[in-house]
Amino acid sequence: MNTRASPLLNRLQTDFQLAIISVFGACTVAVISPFAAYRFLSGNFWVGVLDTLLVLLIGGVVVYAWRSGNNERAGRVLVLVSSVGACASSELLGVAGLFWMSTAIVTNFFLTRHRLYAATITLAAIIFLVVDGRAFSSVPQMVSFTATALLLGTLSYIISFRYDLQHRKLEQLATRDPLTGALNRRIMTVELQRAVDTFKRDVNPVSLILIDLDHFKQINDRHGHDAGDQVLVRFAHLASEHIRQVDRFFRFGGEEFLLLLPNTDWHGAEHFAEKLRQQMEQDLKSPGGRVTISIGAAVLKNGEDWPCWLARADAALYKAKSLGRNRAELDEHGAPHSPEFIRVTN
Ligand SMILES: Nc1nc2c(ncn2[C@@H]2O[C@H](COP(=O)(O)OP(=O)(O)OP(=O)(O)O)[C@@H](O)[C@H]2O)c(=O)[nH]1
Repeated sequence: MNTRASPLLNRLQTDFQLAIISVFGACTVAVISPFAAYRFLSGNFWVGVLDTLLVLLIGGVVVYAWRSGNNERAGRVLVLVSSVGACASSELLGVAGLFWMSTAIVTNFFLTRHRLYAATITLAAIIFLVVDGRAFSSVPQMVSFTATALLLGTLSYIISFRYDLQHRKLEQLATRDPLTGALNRRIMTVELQRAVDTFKRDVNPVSLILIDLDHFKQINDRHGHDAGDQVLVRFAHLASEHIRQVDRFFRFGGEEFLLLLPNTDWHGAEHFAEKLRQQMEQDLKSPGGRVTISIGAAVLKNGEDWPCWLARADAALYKAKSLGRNRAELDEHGAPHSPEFIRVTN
């Protein structure tokens, strides 16, 4: 297996917007580049310059999306670039340039999730061409263009809206645990890998918190499986209320859950784990009384892969269980007395 290619393919398969941006970039660069060469060779200097600029800009934005992960910003810039590019080529080439506008109208609604933004830019481009009028050789031609462009824009809007709706539903089904609504284990492995990759780039601390409900089997045995399910649902609800928007909450399996906390160091993880433990002790109940949780936490180390990171959180959880449950244990790495911490603070 090609180990260098698989992370790229993995990202393309799991990141829908990045895939659209990449396909758009690859296709437009492949199609416009020969045109740029042809324009220069046939003496059409300014159109050649415009095509070259478009190729460079589109290529640059695709690279930016891959490097930064900010697909939405990249998508919006591409909407702007392709709309302005289509207007400019219509001005320079007349009717022949107008054909590029159709491509821009359709792709605008798929490159960004903000359909209102796409609609505004598209409409502004159409209005500009009509008011300016230089691209058209007759009034009937201008009227036909306006009608077909508005029709194409409206249809693209509706199709992208329906597509987005279906995509969200499928994403929900594929990534969520149906009982608790927490993210499932399949997406967990993808996000842990992504967290490790991000850490290699920006080195902001990132923590894992592994949570296990104590004596959960007894709840099932004494009060039935449905009562056990209700406790899991309540736990997930309480935990979700206490996490930040950037945190990710997964059902690891059975009565075990995992929290991925970006920008969280050892102190942050310790504080959060203890707060969560206390809150569950106070608010989580089964028909038989209070339900407590045990927690194991670990901060990601330099050069570590996610299975090792998870194994350290698991070992800390095991320690919390063996020390009597209803407690939070943190792995040593990043702790105030650990060698790394002393090195950083000295
Ligand atoms: N109701 C319900 N029970 C589940 C679900 N998934 C796993 N379980 C049960 O969770 C129980 C887990 O039991 P154990 O692994 O022995 O753990 P425990 O009783 O919590 O004991 P400690 O973890 O050592 O405190 C098992 O009885 C599983 O059948 C679920 O979705 N719903």
